[in-house]
Amino acid sequence: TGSTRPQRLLRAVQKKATQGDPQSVIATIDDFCRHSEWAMNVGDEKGLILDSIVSEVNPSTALELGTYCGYSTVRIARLLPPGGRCITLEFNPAYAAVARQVIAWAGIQDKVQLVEGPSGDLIPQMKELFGVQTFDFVFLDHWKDRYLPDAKLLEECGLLREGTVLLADNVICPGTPEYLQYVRNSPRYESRYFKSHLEYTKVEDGLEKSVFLG
Ligand SMILES: O=C(NCCCOCn1ccc2cnccc21)c1cc(-c2ccc(F)cc2)cc(O)c1O
Ligand SMILES: [Mg+2]
Repeated sequence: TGSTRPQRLLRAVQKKATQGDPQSVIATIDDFCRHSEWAMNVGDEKGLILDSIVSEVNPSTALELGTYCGYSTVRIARLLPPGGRCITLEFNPAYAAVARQVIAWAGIQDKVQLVEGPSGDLIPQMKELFGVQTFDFVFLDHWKDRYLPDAKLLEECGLLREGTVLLADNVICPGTPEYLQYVRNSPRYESRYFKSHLEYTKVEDGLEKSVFLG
């Protein structure tokens, strides 16, 4: 019964990162994934694009679909304005357990609500469970075939407002063709592609930023 990759990533954070310092947690994970074991964090290159868009939106309420080890949760939450919060959904309890400890090590747990379960069940409960009216920012980074149904579900549940920004990871690799086709052709979105690379590799990937027009 050895350790898992997320557990080894957490061990590296607790050994090398400064407690309460989100930037050192981010740097430690990037170093671990680049030099020890690849892992499916959004990474440093796409992370800078994520940072710039989160800073531009300056969200009071952010939603992340796909926590994994909490790397992008920390990137988002460290940039939130005072009183801002990030709700992050994770399907895999083992990933969620690691993410809670990574988020706590970074010292930004007060800005984050990590919820375990499938997005299809949890999104319709956002208003009643968390008192959410609408989201200012949504980061899609979960099952790639759930991006489109969940974007539509967010619309149907009235969780998007005029100007809400959806940012989708992995639109090239592994790829989300149906989602891309939808946001790029729907009159209800203004969409733009940010070319980059799959985390810690030279393989092409990118982020799609889509503004909901109401
Ligand atoms: O698969 C990926 N992410 C998703 C994880 C499961 O998410 C499941 N999940 C998380 C909340 C949640 C809520 N409801 C349902 C499912 C829900 C993912 C994969 C790769 C990748 C690229 C190339 C490869 F050769 C191998 C892997 C890269 C990425 O950046 C990714 O994000
Ligand atoms: Mg991803």
